[in-house]
Amino acid sequence: MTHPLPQPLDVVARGPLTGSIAVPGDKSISHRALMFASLAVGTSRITGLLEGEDVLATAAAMRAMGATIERQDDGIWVVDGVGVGGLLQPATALEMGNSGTSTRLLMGLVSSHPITCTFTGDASLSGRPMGRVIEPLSQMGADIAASPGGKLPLMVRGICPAVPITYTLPVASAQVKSAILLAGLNTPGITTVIEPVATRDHSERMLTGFGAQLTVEETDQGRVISITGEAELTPQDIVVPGDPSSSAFWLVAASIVPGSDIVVRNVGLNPTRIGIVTALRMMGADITELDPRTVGGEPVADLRVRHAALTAIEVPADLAPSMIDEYPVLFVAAAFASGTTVARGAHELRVKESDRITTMRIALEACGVACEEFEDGMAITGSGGAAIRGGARVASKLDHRIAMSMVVAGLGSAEPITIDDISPVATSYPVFFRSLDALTGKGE
Ligand SMILES: O=C(O)C1=C[C@@H](OP(=O)(O)O)[C@@H](O)[C@H](O)C1
Ligand SMILES: C=C(OP(=O)(O)O)C(=O)O
Repeated sequence: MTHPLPQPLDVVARGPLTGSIAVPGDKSISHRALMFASLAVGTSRITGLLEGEDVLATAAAMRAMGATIERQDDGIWVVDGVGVGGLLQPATALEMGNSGTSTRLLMGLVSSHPITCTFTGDASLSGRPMGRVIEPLSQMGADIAASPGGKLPLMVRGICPAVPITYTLPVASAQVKSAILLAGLNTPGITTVIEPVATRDHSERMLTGFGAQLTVEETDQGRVISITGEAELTPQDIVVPGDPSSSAFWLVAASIVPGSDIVVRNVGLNPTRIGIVTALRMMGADITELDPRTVGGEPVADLRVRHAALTAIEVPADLAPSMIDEYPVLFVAAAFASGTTVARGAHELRVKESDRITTMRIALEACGVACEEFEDGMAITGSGGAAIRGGARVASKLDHRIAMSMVVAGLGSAEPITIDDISPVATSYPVFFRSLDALTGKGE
């Protein structure tokens, strides 16, 4: 999971994207499937699990805390859980790699168990704020010793019984919401999270599927989510739908490269995740949904995407929570649109795997795209559909979404773009380059 040497890559235009690929399992759902199955009593089976490094970090941590997790030859993951309250003291530190979701959700889980865990991560993760989960979990009684600034490495000393709380989220974050709900699983009484702005709801959907007593109420204050503690989870057979965040790279690539016409199969279309489809359609993207269906309790469809002339928009700030990981690739779409796209209200981008506003501004400017950085977003003046200049070396900053977004930019550049390190792509999309080859006629 550590990458001793950076892997640079030169990306050149490859012509139109054609054909069809299936997008791999959703990262958010994959993390949760492993965690909840590890807390059920009995055997769960997970089909379509994302086998990216972030999810494998979750699997390793759940094993270290007592769950039995195995991958069968047919690709199905089989999990024997320890039961809520049954997590064991791990023998060594939990190595979280690059994964914020693993770290924050597991900090929640550990907080209400009588165990002590040390969390470590790579240079990117060690720079990300954990105060947002330390605050509520400390209110529940966990004793958390963090590095300066509320960062990793940190140690969580859980408490049993923990104290149920009612907590209003100060930032729109599904990770903070989920950390509190997971702590609430083994806490007597009712733990309540109020989210003024709705964020991805996979925890709520899946905990309910595993048999937890969870209620969601829409109120004037926002969504009020309550979980009854000392829960018993029942093992499940889970099918993980494809990741809309991974599909976004193809939606943009096919939209900007003339002559493209592709089908991206198996795209999860949970309403809390599809801001990018809405934003691209506002820009004039040609995206049609084929064969809408339900997979694992989530709406799924295949998406046909054809090249289209994109027009700049003001990205509605209220789309931010439903497309928070897609801004880097949206900035690339904007670089090919006619006019100046303005995105604001996305301050959270500054605390992801990299500062995604500054990193993308520097990368796009190096490729000849005019950008203006704001505290909470960016303005990008596009090429009006023509190739951008490219011809630059850009830094991915240990950030998979930056690396993949700049690959997409390279597909529409006049001169090659060199990405200094594409190894982070393996955290969320290990078969990304295979799919790129398939869509550009190089065979899968
Ligand atoms: O709950 C999750 O699975 C995630 C929530 C989001 O983070 P925040 O909760 O920090 O917004 C998102 O950026 C991340 O990729 C996955
Ligand atoms: C922000 C992301 O993930 P995480 O917070 O889990 O590192 C992401 O995948 O874009």
